[in-house]
Amino acid sequence: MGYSMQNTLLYVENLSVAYGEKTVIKDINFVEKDVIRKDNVTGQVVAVVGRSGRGKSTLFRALTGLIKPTTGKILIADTSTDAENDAKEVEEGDIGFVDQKYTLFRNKTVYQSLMFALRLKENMTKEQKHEKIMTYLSEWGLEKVKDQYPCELSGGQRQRTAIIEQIFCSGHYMVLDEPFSGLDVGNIEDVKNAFSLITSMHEFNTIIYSTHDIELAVELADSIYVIGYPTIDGKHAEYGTIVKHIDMKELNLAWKDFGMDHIEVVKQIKAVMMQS
Ligand SMILES: Nc1ncnc2c1ncn2[C@@H]1O[C@H](COP(=O)(O)OP(=O)(O)OP(=O)(O)O)[C@@H](O)[C@H]1O
Repeated sequence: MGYSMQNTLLYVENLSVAYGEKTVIKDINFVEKDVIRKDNVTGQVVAVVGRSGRGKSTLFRALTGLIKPTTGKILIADTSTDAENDAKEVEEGDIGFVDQKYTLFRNKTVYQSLMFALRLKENMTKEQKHEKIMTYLSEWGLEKVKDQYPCELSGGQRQRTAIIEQIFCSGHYMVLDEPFSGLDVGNIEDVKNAFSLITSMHEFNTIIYSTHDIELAVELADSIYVIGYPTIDGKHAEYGTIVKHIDMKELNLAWKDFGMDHIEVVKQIKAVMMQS
């Protein structure tokens, strides 16, 4: 394949997506590697920011295999084998996707939805599935609503159910489209806790999320991509691409409390966004 996947979790090359004649994103290239943090299990947290309509959701639909790219390829680590270099082209179902509406089955309770998400786990008994669901419900503060239907849940509860569902049915990767929008301060804390629960569970666990809250990108992510319209020959092109990448690990700002240096990065990102 011409690229060594060693320690690579996600490899995106020359990705473009068009709807009909209209190219929405183009020339998207990036690599996310597993960065080992001594004495810590550290999954990766990747934020995608950019002004409205620049193509964040479109990128996510391509990453999760929901739409077929016009050009390019997306590889993820093939964790079904032990070999370090194994990669596979992403297919629908490999990467969990929690969309902006946290879509759930209308006629299933929280418990029933989670049981359904585990339906293909043939190596688990019904009792083991029950145990697993009850553990998650307790860890994620959903025990009390376990027998309620989606219409009886708050936005935050619906979202957490959708996240657990995706953890149950996909592998190590999870894409979340604007997981913080429309949540109150308490629910925002819940999602932050959910992020740390996910990343502390497994070294390969990778969260990719979009947000319009740049502070929440800088606070939580260890890698940040800004999607915007590039300027070519002095003119704005009408497709989204990566206009800036900030590696918070390289800047020595990842996994640290939000401070003055983080505020500086927020300013930089906002300046880039204003121009793209
Ligand atoms: N199914 C579709 N068919 C045609 N055009 C689409 C489709 N989905 C999105 N678009 C267009 O693609 C562009 C990018 O949309 P996308 O939803 O990916 O942007 P975004 O960055 O996620 O925006 P926002 O921050 O507002 O959610 C927009 O111009 C949008 O109108």
